[in-house]
Amino acid sequence: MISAAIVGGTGYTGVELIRLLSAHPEVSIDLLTSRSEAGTRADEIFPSLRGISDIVFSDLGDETLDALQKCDVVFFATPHGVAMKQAEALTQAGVKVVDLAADFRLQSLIDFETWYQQPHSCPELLKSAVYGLPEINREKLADALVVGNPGCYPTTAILGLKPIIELQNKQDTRLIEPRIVIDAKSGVSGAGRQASLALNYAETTDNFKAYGIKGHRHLPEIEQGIEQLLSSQFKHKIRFLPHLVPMIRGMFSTIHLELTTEGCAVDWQQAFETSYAEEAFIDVLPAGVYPDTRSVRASNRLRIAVHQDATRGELTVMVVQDNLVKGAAGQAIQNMNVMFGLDETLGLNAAPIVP
Ligand SMILES: NC(=O)C1=CN([C@@H]2O[C@H](COP(=O)(O)OP(=O)(O)OC[C@H]3O[C@@H](n4cnc5c(N)ncnc54)[C@H](OP(=O)(O)O)[C@@H]3O)[C@@H](O)[C@H]2O)C=CC1
Ligand SMILES: CC(=O)N[C@@H](CCC(=O)OP(=O)(O)O)C(=O)O
Repeated sequence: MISAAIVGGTGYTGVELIRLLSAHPEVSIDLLTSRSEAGTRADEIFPSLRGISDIVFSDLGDETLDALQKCDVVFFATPHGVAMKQAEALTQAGVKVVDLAADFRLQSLIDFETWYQQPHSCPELLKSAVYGLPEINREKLADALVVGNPGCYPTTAILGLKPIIELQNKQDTRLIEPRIVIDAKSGVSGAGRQASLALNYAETTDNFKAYGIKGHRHLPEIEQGIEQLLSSQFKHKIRFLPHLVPMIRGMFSTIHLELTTEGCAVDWQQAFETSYAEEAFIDVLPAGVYPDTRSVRASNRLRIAVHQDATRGELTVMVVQDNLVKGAAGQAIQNMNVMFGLDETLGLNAAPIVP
């Protein structure tokens, strides 16, 4: 069995990790940390775990690191800036690290320090960290010691654009005009479990708003995904605009693209189906079928629809995922499966929940 620890088990991605890892046949959760709930059983805070897990939250203070070093893998389900303080000592002890926050996502230190407003405490380790998107980085993940699990919006944006950027590279021709508009919507759980005025019930229910209008920290991550991860030969100008919608889980990203003359000649439905034919978690919907967030709720699946209007030269890509699963905890486990040479789908095969 793989011995796993979760740092930050009282948050939404933390409890999602407990739920999913408890059903994983090759993993035992041996350590679960929380500073605020140390000594409490997890199923007292989350009755959903009754009969599933009897683990107790620990805050071992100065001894936490020693305890984490005894595990095979540590998941950090904590705010940005926590994992990077312990990752070096963990990897030196041979422990693998999957950070659900952004400490190991951006390769550019300037981008990290600008968008996350803190210095990076282990820039050397950052250089060897792998961006945790298995559908693109599977080979590198197999040898990774530290994985930066992607942000939820970038997962939808990068996977929604992958077939286009790859085909463009292959044909060595611009198939889309440089401007890409990503209009994305997230459920409120995307903002975490911490109480705040902006996230209280009366503010978020029966309401719908844009935010991050002047710039959001996921923009450089999406740009990095297109330029470095997908090695785009062509430059693009990305406009990314997130919205908060009155639902708990779920994310819907609509990507608006303008096709060049060469791009109009491509059968994009076919191109997407071919690109993702072998991917267990990516479902390209049949032509004329459009996704909804309910179709992926509580599952690690990401569903994509493609709408091509040759007369207008438009291509619209619609991507849905559960922000807490494929957008966070599920993807983290998918990464762990690859890092440990397991079947990538292990523990992640549950069907979505309807309604
Ligand atoms: N929610 C989502 O959809 C997604 C979230 N993420 C990222 O995953 C990470 C976790 O998110 P989420 O679960 O929503 O966050 P929450 O705010 O819900 O939970 C944060 C957790 O971290 C712990 N924590 C807070 N500060 C520290 C600290 N300084 N040291 C150790 N533990 C700490 C908290 O527990 P305690 O205070 O008890 O110690 C809590 O368990 C974040 O970085 C987030 O950006 C990524 C993708 C999607
Ligand atoms: C609805 C909502 O507030 N969402 C979060 C994104 C959550 C996430 O994936 O991002 P990080 O891990 O980069 O924080 C936000 O926009 O800040």
